Amino acid sequence: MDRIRIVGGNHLEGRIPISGAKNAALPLMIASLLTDDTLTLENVPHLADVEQLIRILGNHGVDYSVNGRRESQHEGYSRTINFTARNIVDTTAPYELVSKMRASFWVIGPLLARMGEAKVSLPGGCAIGTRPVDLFIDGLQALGADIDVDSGYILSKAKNRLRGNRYVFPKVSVGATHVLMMAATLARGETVLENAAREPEVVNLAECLIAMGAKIDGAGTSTITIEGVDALSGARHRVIPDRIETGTYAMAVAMAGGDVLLEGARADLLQGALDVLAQTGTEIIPVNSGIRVRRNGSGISPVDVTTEPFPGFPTDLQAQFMGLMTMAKGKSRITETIFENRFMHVQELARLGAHITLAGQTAIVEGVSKLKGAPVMATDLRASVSLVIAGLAAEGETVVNRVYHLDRGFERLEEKLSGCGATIERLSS
Ligand SMILES: CC(=O)N[C@H]1[C@@H](OP(=O)(O)OP(=O)(O)OC[C@H]2O[C@@H](n3ccc(=O)[nH]c3=O)[C@H](O)[C@@H]2O)O[C@H](CO)[C@@H](O)[C@@H]1O
Ligand SMILES: C=C(OP(=O)(O)O)C(=O)O
Repeated sequence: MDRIRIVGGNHLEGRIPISGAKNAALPLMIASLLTDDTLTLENVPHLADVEQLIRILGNHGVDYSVNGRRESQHEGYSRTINFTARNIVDTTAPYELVSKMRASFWVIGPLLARMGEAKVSLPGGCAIGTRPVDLFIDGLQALGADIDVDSGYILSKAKNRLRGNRYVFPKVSVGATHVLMMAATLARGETVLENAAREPEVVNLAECLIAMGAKIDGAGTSTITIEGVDALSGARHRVIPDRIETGTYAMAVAMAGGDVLLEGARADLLQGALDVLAQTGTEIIPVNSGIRVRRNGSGISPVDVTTEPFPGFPTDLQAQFMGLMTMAKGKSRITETIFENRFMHVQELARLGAHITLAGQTAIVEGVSKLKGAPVMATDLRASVSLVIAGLAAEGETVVNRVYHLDRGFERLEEKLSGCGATIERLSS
């Protein structure tokens, strides 16, 4: 299994190109199931999760070609991919495929809306909490679906097409908002989703669906209105830059020190997190080509954060921010409100010399003046990258095991960081 070896202590100087967002690309790819025309997506990142979803969509009969050619091992930065679901050959998404990632469960919405049935295994994804699917079931039932749960599968049927309805999410859910919005585009009549997720990835999906002929208002606010149509067509649409990758590299610069241009990054996608970073003493300078991040000399000020749905501080940056706070000049409190088990990085950061105590859903971080490299291992994607960031600032060698987590969500991580002066390499074994 591959590992990442880092020798810490170098400042980061240069440019890092920001890739297309994993969490936007995945629902956009799934939207291709809603039409028999071709959906062309630009700026799709080359990631393990994208490759896995290509396999899942292929099982339903979706054909794809990369930049005009059909190939699965294209070694490039973010790509343009055509997806064509001319014939849906199978409405079952099996356990072997769906158990590997959360987003694959979302095929349930388009399959049910277009084919009137779907049998989808309960999903997998990062082990950061129980991650139930009750909101998907409630919401699809509100649109008239019959749903049974049997042997680990959700069996759903909509005999005479889904029917528009009002649905109030009891809790904000990104995935359930994606699914109900996609399903409602082909339902009969109007659907109103209240307390919907406002994340930029929801807006990116809505814009794509609108380009495909859907009638959607209000995406990006907590009330989304969808007027169902009889059919959707193909479209060409661009995946937004990855705000979590942007925030991660910004925190790496804040921690290691230096001056880096995050090329293609959009500050409006993560203003809450950038404001917090500025409070730590990091300079954040939006420029035409992206965001410049700089920290020279001055120490890191401690800042308390609480994770929240957008536009609050994202849970997907919590682990990285904790990494940064381990070297702050003083004490900070980091409270996780989205997932009940998203502190798996705490014990690994401790191996590098961090002082962190847990009190329920809050981590109290006592900053130390230096970290020391060590072998570490994480059990999820963002936790893994928090260890990479900490390793860049630590003295000596850090080896991060279980790199497959990083490959799910960070395109060419080692290349991007070594291009800015970091000593980082992949060890294949
Ligand atoms: C592929 C993708 O885009 N993943 C992101 C997505 O995950 P995902 O869409 O899975 O996260 P949700 O927004 O649905 O989860 C938010 C909270 O709602 C709960 N919940 C969700 C659905 C449900 O039916 N019942 C229920 O209780 C979850 O357990 C969690 O506590 O949004 C999360 C929150 O920003 C991010 O951390 C993930 O990176
Ligand atoms: C939690 C994440 O992914 P997933 O929802 O696919 O597990 C993530 O992207 O940080």
